[in-house]
Amino acid sequence: MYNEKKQNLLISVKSAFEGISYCAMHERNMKIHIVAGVIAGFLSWWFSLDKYEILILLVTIEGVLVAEMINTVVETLVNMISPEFHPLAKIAKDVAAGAVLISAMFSLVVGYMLFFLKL
Ligand SMILES: Nc1ncnc2c1ncn2[C@@H]1O[C@H](COP(=O)(O)OP(=O)(O)OP(=O)(O)O)[C@@H](O)[C@H]1O
Repeated sequence: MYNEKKQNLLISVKSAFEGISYCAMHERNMKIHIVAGVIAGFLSWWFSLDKYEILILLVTIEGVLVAEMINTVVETLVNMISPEFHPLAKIAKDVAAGAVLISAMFSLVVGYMLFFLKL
């Protein structure tokens, strides 16, 4: 019983990594977000950000990546359920894309405040 649970947990973690890897390999925007995150990480070292600034940066990067992944979930489900045009499918996809846009715009503000204002 215990071993079965442990195996289920391992399978769940493996599936989660497959989901992350799918997004990173197939979603163009996800690749852009990852590159931006790596650049922000390098800049945080370059500008010697303090602990709290790094924390804000990490939360911001995490927000953008998670928003992009949820957008991929919505797109995939809509494509499966409603491959033909449907007004509700449009709302679902547009709202999910809007969530990514909001998180990306806020990340630009965070980047501006953490890096540009220090120049
Ligand atoms: N089945 C559908 N019914 C109605 N509108 C749709 C449908 N599929 C896509 N759309 C509209 O087209 C837009 C673009 O959809 P698409 O599936 O190409 O997503 P995308 O934003 O290009 O995805 P990606 O993030 O991969 O670039 C959606 O935001 C939505 O407005």
